[in-house]
Amino acid sequence: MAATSRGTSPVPPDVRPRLTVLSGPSGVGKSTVVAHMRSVHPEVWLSVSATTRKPRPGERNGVHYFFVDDEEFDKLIANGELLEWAEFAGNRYGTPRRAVLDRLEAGEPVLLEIDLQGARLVRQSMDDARLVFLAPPSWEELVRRLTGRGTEAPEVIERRLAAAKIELAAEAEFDTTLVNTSVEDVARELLALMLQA
Ligand SMILES: Nc1ncnc2c1ncn2[C@@H]1O[C@H](COP(=O)(O)OP(=O)(O)OP(=O)(O)O)[C@@H](O)[C@H]1O
Ligand SMILES: Nc1nc2c(ncn2[C@@H]2O[C@H](COP(=O)(O)O)[C@@H](O)[C@H]2O)c(=O)[nH]1
Repeated sequence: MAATSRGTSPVPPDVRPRLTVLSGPSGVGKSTVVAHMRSVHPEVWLSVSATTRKPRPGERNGVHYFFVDDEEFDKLIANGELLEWAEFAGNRYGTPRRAVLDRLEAGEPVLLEIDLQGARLVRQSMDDARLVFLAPPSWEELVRRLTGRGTEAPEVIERRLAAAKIELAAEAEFDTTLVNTSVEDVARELLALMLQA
């Protein structure tokens, strides 16, 4: 699998970069926050996941996800190529292992944007990972964002909202919570967390 962009590291010389996991309910704004952070700091490396989900309009293979079919996903699992994987709302998603380990070995901070199940698996296998929970300002606002995005059918929105209830109940498992009221503020706070020792 191809790597994504690299550039000048934002990491001060005395900081040991580590893995940061960003999780939170579907529609809370994880991708929006990360996209904003990377528009200001394009050098921040984000893992590109593999998924069996079909691309949404505008999503590009190798950029937003590696879009694979069930058979290819099975092979990634069987070959041990995934650091973690999970089934979420009817599709499978997984983090390619090699690219993440290469970046960490190179001393670069690494960001994963994954669901609760994946965050738990990362916690088990990488005990110095920092787990960040992105929370909505309210349940009503979460529903508004997920529905307003207009990318999912009503029954898929229902599945994602059911998962959201479970994810919100797990907030205490995370090291830090950021409330996504302002994309700019949260992106700044997330970058600061990524660069903390
Ligand atoms: N702070 C915010 N204020 C208002 N709207 C927001 C904010 N952050 C994100 N949004 C909007 O909420 C919607 C969902 O955002 P986004 O797709 O980034 O969520 P996500 O957490 O990545 O979802 P998923 O887990 O389903 O991929 C988008 O339409 C986005 O523009
Ligand atoms: N466990 C994993 N979860 C992942 C991964 N990549 C994305 N995700 C999460 O899946 C849901 C749905 O994403 P969507 O793009 O279909 O809206 C969301 O919570 C993502 O964070 C992964 O590699 N592993």
